[in-house]
Amino acid sequence: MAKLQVAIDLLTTKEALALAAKVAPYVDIIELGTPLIKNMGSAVITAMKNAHPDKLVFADLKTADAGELEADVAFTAGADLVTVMGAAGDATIIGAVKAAKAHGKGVVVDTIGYPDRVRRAQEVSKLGVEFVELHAGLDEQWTDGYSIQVLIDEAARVGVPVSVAGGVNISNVVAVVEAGAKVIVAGAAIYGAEDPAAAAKELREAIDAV
Ligand SMILES: O=C([C@H](O)CO)[C@H](O)[C@H](O)COP(=O)(O)O
Repeated sequence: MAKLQVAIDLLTTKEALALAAKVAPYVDIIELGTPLIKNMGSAVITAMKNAHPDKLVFADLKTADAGELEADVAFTAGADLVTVMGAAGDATIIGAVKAAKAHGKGVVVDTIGYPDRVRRAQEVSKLGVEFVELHAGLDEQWTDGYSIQVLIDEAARVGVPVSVAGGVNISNVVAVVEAGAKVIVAGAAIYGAEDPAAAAKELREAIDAV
């Protein structure tokens, strides 16, 4: 069954903990967004893991260099999963995987901005990563003509374990699951909703019904 990951793109630990408390019953993975980690530092990772020891805490570091060092910082703080950029060199990904193995944790490669996400996903999946994120970031989503259909099509043909992130919501989540994504990432559809718990519950139920 596909997992649901809430992406928390809020800016303070207080807001992030408040949101996580509302949606935790419906999600498997709690993602601390890159802007949140940049604003609050690794302390937000520790605070979230302490509050939700039963959830996977995903630190969206988007590491581009010093893979082992950055991953080690996040794992030591309590992260279960960290991201490394697909655009980074293989050595950076391999370094992060080394840190993950030392901590018994995992690495996710984020393909944001990469011209051929499918090819890079297939390449890096041989490096010991947990899964690859087929990702259209917020800026790409706000570009004229963007459609999540491109990620859905990629997920259907990639042939390696992937998550999909880039505007997942209740109207497209079933298509994302049916395309074969193992992890469904939803940010604005949850934290931007009037009732985040209800939005997360609705996504969870839609995923489980596929
Ligand atoms: O990773 C993300 C982005 O780079 C900002 O940190 C988002 O969390 C990811 O795109 C999911 O968010 P939504 O697209 O709003 O669902």
